[in-house]
This record gives sequence, C-alpha cells and structure tokens, in this order.
Amino acid sequence: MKVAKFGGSSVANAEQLQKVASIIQDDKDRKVIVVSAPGKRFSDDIKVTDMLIELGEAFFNKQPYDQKLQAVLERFQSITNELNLSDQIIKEIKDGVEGVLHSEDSDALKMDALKATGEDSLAKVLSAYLQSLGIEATYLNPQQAGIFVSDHPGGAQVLEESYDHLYQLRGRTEIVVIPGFFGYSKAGKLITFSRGGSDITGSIVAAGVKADLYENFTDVDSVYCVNPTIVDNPKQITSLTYKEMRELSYAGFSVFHDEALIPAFKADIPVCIKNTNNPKAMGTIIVSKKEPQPNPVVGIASDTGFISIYVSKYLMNRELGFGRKLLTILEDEDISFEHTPSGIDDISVIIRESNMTPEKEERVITRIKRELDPDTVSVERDLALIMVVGEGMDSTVGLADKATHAFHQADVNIEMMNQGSSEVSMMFGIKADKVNDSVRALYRMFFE
Ligand SMILES: Nc1ncnc2c1ncn2[C@@H]1O[C@H](COP(=O)(O)OP(=O)(O)O)[C@@H](O)[C@H]1O
Ligand SMILES: N[C@@H](CC(=O)OP(=O)(O)O)C(=O)O
Repeated sequence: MKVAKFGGSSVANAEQLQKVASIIQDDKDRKVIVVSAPGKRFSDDIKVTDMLIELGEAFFNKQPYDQKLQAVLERFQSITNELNLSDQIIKEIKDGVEGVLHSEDSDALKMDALKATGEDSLAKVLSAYLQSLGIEATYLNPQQAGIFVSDHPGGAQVLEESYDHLYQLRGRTEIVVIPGFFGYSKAGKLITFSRGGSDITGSIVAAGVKADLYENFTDVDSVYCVNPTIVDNPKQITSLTYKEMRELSYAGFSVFHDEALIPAFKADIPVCIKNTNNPKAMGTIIVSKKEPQPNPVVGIASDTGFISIYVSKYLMNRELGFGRKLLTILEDEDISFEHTPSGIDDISVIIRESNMTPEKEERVITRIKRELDPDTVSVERDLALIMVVGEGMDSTVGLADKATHAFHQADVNIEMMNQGSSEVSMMFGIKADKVNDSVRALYRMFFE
C-alpha cells in the first residue's frame, strides 16, 4: 500500500487535478491520497491558504471580506466547472466560512478552521472527480480518520493514538482521499499544523497505515543539491537519508516540511519526492541508510530571517547556571532557540525573527541586563544560516577548509560557524544579503 500526497502546485487547477487522477490510476497500490489546498498556478498567483488567511484578517479587523470570500469561491468554481462537477461544494464552502466566522470559538481556532477550508474542500472535489471517472473513492475527514493532535492552533503535534486509528484504513477497499494540514484536538476542535503541513499529514498517515512507500508529489523532478531558484539546473539528488533531509529541510529545502520526516522515520517508511508534471522521473528517495557516495556533501541549504542575541561576561565559563538562566528568560517569553554557539566568555543565541516581537525583545534584553549582569549584550539582525550537509562528512578531512575558501571567494564574512558532534552538517551564519552569492560559491566548490 502506498500513501500519495499531492502538494499545492499539484492541485492548483483542473488541469493539475487531471494529472493527479491519472497518477492515482497508474498504480493500484496508491490507496490513500492526501491533498493540499490549491497552490500557485503561476509565480505571482496567491495560494488559497493565503487567500483564506487574508479573509480571516479582514474579518478580525472588522473590514469587508466579501470580495476575498468571492475570490476563494471563484478558484474552486473554475475547478468544478472545468471538471464538470456539481457546484454543491461552492455552497458548502460559503456556508462553512460564514459558520466559522460567526462561531463562538476563539480567533485562533477560527483562523485554523478557515485555513483548513482549502484542503478540506479540495479533498471533496478530488474524490468527486475520481468518482466521476468511475473510480471508487471517498473523502475522509481527519476526525473520522482519527488524526488527533495537540491543542496548539497553527502548530499542532500529532498524538500517538492517531497511528492506531489510521491503521484501520488498511481494511478499506476503495481509494480514500484525506485533506492534509489539520487534525482535531481531543476536545473536537480543528487544529492546523504549521504552514506547509500537508507533508506532515501524509507522513502521519503513511506511518499509521504502515505503508510500503510515502510518495510526495510536487513540481520538481527531484530534490536538488541546492535550491533551484538560487542555482540554475543544479545536480539532482537520487537518494538521501532521513537525517540529511531533516537537516536540509530545516535549513531551507522547502520542498519537504522538516517536521514531516519524523513519523515516516520512526516507522521506517521510505519517502519518495516525485513530480506530478513528470511522474516518470525517478524522483528522490529518502531512506534510513544509503550506500556511501563519492561526494561526502549531498546538499547545501540556506534560510534567512534569523537574529542573534550576543552576551559576553568575563569568567562566564565559571558561572554556574549562566546558560540555563539565559535560556529560561527566552522560555518565559515562549521563544524557542535554534543554536547557541559559545566561547569561554561569550554566548550567542540564534532565534528565528518570526518568534520575536519588539515588546518581547525589550523585555528579554532588560531581564538579561538585570539578572545576568553581563559586560555586553547586543542584538544582531538580518542573519542567514547556511548548512552544508552529508552523512559522509564525518570521515572526510578538509571540508571546513573548502567551505571557508568558498566564502572567501565570494567575499563574504562568516559571522558564526558551528559543527554538530554528529558531523552530518556544518553551519555558517552570515549577513542575509550575501546568502545567494555564498550558496553559489559553495555549490561551485562542492559540486562542480
Ligand atoms: N533543494 C531543493 N530541491 C527541490 N526543490 C526545492 C529545493 N529547495 C527549494 N525548493 C522549492 O520547493 C518547491 C516545491 O515545494 P512546494 O512549493 O512546497 O511544493 P508543493 O506545492 O508541492 O507543496 C520547488 O518548486 C522549489 O522551488
Ligand atoms: N496549504 C497549506 C499546507 C500545505 O502543505 O501547502 P503546500 O502543499 O502548498 O506546501 C499551506 O499553504 O501552508
């Protein structure tokens, strides 16, 4: 049995859905299908999820939202028209959105329910389309499938019991279409995963049904060793380990959500990234172990939007509990940290800028000054992280030398370097405006 997830680009319009249907028909093992909401049809287009978020924001700000709702309905209407399906779903979306907006739920729950409308409606459209082609298919809501999650709107975590519920799907004879991106709390509230979270649903479902393969259909032939929007025609990666993919997706390989690997990894289910627009291409397979490769580096990922809080204090290394106290201040503000590179008398805490507000920052800095009595505390902004990743790196001499040489060639100052003890990756912190030049220089160094 295979679980196939189709991302936003694969379900963006009727033509894409026709490709999806023929992919499903091509392999009788594709029994469980997970879908995203319609994504971009062209580069300046707006994803349905973003349209729904805008609609919610307009409502919360007491602004008119009718046109925004109309635009969502039109996206679905054009799909149902072209696929000759009933437009009953259009009425359901309209009533559903109004029902959510005027419910008694908190704004956070309303927003999650709105966001999920894209996936939920598309799953209904796809199952109706498959039925119209004479294929036995049913839509299955995540609550009926038993996908239970923690009560964190916009950041759900799956509850263990979901896997046993999902195992029951193995008894189904027809094709089951499940909307991605959300589950239900034990209190019965709809809660979404973080953005891009349909990949997570696919992985949870694959682990639950103990699938032989989790296929993740997107709009590229494979995972490339660098982001193809930064380097033209980069080399394709045929196989990756879970560990490598986890590091690469954490650091910016947006083709696969970094949280999505965990369920598949724990259940040891191979993941294959494939192209809906070219399903014959081999794709990239992600497994627990792979043959040693001639090149110890498999990929170079980059991400922007980081800040660093730098704290220095003479004899910091002797002060018991200094690091704990510093991190507690962040924890009290509900801020998670990414990395903590340190020296004997100083420490930096790297944070995603999206986790920080000006108010939080002011409180954090005030408390650091008051409670830790540092010599210096400063905040550095507009940082990017670059990760050079590969399982073979631990046994290869001279890779850090090659990497720093590439930064030198690109005339980029390295603000921070970090190599984890696992040696699966090297991480560099640089100014964000230099990130693409750096990635290109590293690509030339390691792959050309
Ligand atoms: N290293 C990489 N390899 C392949 N694609 C990448 C990589 N890094 C970033 N991407 C981007 O990821 C995109 C696919 O992810 P996404 O837009 O989330 O797809 P979907 O709509 O299928 O969910 C590609 O179009 C590509 O621009
Ligand atoms: N539609 C949701 C979830 C998702 O996974 O989308 P996509 O497959 O387009 O990355 C989002 O945009 O966040």
